Amino acid sequence: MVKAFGATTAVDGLSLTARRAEVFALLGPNGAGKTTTIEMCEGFLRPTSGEIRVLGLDPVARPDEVRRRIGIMLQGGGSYSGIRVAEMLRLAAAYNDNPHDPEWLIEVLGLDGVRNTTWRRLSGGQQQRLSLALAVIGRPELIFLDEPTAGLDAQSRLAVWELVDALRADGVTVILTTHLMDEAEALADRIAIMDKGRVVAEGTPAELTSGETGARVTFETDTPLDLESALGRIAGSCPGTPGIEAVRPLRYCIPAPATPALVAALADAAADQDVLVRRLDVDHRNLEEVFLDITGRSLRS
Ligand SMILES: Nc1ncnc2c1ncn2[C@@H]1O[C@H](COP(=O)(O)OP(=O)(O)OP(=O)(O)O)[C@@H](O)[C@H]1O
Repeated sequence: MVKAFGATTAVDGLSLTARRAEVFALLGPNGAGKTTTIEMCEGFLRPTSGEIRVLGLDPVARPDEVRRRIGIMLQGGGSYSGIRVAEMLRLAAAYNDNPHDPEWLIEVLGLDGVRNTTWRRLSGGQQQRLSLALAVIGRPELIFLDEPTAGLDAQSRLAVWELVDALRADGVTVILTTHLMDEAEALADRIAIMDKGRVVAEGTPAELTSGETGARVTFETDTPLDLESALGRIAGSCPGTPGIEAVRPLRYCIPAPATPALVAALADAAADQDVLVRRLDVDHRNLEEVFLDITGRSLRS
């Protein structure tokens, strides 16, 4: 599908399929076209060209039928301003034939302390969690979450992750957008990495991060490593080690297959310099590196 706003092409020939009962993440930097994509799927925006089917239905032609079966998390909305949290959830439950228990959602989303607080007095993060609860309460078959954890503190973020896991276990299809690669990696069964309105890579987290660029050892240290002397030390016990690359400050990569001897030599070389190896990954790129490899730019920019 394509979506143009005047001279800006927000979505530029995107093609995606999310399967039933999977958590599908659209990952991309700001302006990649994630929100526009989701809003077209929800029937709020009409594609300039292309075709969308949600649960087999065209969301622009049949918005009411589609919206009855999906959950939408409205940014900063979805509630009445004077109503209390528990009341709002009970009200929303009453509109549905087979709702989730409001008390369960209050508990998983950490809203117990504000159950009697009105919407307008909630913090931004609490409003966001209530919006999520409202999106979920009617047991939709499919739920769209646009940046569900943006602006949340670490604890609330974990609560949202747990809820997404519970939905998946329940057989709900979840489509979420994020620009947080750890979120996509932790939550998603499949990820589409978007840039400039297109999908630049798609697959399971394992497929995307194992990559075809071959074996490598990536590690992080607490202080900078002197690469030349470290390589000399490592090559002493592992001849043929091709080199050590600085990926970014305090993060390095040896583009060679991991062996027990290489890992031991690396730890020794760091210890010689009184440098602590904080993290070490074998044959595993994170999604940031995948994005950087494909686009030459950082996901965070
Ligand atoms: N209504 C609009 N009118 C004009 N341009 C728009 C409109 N909505 C989005 N755009 C543009 O389309 C592009 C994609 O925006 P979109 O919000 O879909 O990206 P995103 O990936 O969701 O980004 P973010 O992570 O910042 O939310 C951006 O360049 C944006 O400025």
